[in-house]
Amino acid sequence: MQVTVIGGAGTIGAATAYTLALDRPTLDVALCDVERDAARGDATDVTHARAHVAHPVGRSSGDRPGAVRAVDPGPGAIEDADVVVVAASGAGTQTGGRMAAIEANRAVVDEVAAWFPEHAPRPVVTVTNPLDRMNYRLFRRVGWERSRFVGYALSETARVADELARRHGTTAERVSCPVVGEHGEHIVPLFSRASVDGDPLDLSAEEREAVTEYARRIPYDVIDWRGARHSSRWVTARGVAALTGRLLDGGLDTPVGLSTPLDGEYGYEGVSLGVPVTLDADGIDAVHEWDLPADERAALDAAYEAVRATPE
Ligand SMILES: NC(=O)c1ccc[n+]([C@@H]2O[C@H](COP(=O)([O-])OP(=O)(O)OC[C@H]3O[C@@H](n4cnc5c(N)ncnc54)[C@H](O)[C@@H]3O)[C@@H](O)[C@H]2O)c1
Ligand SMILES: O=C(O)C[C@H](O)C(=O)O
Repeated sequence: MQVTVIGGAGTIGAATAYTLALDRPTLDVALCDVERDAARGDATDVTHARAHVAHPVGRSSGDRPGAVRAVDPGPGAIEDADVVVVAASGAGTQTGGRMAAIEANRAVVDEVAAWFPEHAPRPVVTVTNPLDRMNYRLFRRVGWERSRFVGYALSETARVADELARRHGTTAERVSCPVVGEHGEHIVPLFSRASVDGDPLDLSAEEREAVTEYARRIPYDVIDWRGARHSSRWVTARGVAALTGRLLDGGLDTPVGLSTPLDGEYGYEGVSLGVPVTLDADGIDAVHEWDLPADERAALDAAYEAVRATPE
């Protein structure tokens, strides 16, 4: 199987390729980037990372390793891909928020969309910001059924879980709190469904707001601390690689918050927005219309209105 990462020499693209290559030793990984030498450099470096199986210190699966290679931008980059990850960005990391990248990334998405073959749909994981708009734009430009377009928004679920775990003296894997809405200012953690080990978490309004504000702010703190050239590569690469792996393995039956083009679900249409979805090998299997309490429904409506104002 092959995954093509468009923007493969970028912060997110290269870290995603590295994570996928080590997670799945037999997977072919193609790095496509307009910075062709940089893609070649990363592909070679990741190939060498896999070659640690050659000595006793490294782990060996015994399986025949897949290839990690750079591929030129254009239709050939994705013709053999089972899943395509789109992490290309013309604007680089933005300190001015995700919407600041919209103009530059519209042009990137339009260029990339032209490479997708009309009659050979496959799952696409969009990462490029502003995420909901770029996932919707890609869907509209490519023309495949909407269920193929899976907008990656799970870093916020991880951040909310980490912060809840810290506050409640536990670990993130024991916490569950789905996050939907916009990948941006209008994120909507569904605290009404928050739990630890399956037991409901009772959170005050102040704590809910503090955790939401943490998830809004922390990616930009990370960028400030590390330097504007480096976005949230580790949380994003881990999440994108895990999501891509689920698609390669045939899907996921438990709903998670991902952005997908909507056509009437929750009463919304004409946008891609984070909603609870399950996955199959083709992309989005189903959008789950949960009965939300009034405050969470109002927050989701506000996210919809914000995205609808500039849908792509
Ligand atoms: N959805 C999320 O959770 C999430 C998280 C982090 C970053 N992001 C977004 O992901 C995108 C990538 O972030 P980054 O930090 O890796 O940026 P980056 O600038 O490091 O990398 C972008 C890469 O895309 C390449 N590129 C530009 N145009 C291209 C084209 N037409 N074809 C192929 N490659 C092209 C660039 O050469 C560069 O290597 C940004 O839009 C960023 O905001 C999203
Ligand atoms: O790259 C950014 O602007 C932040 C990114 O969307 C993130 O959630 O880490």
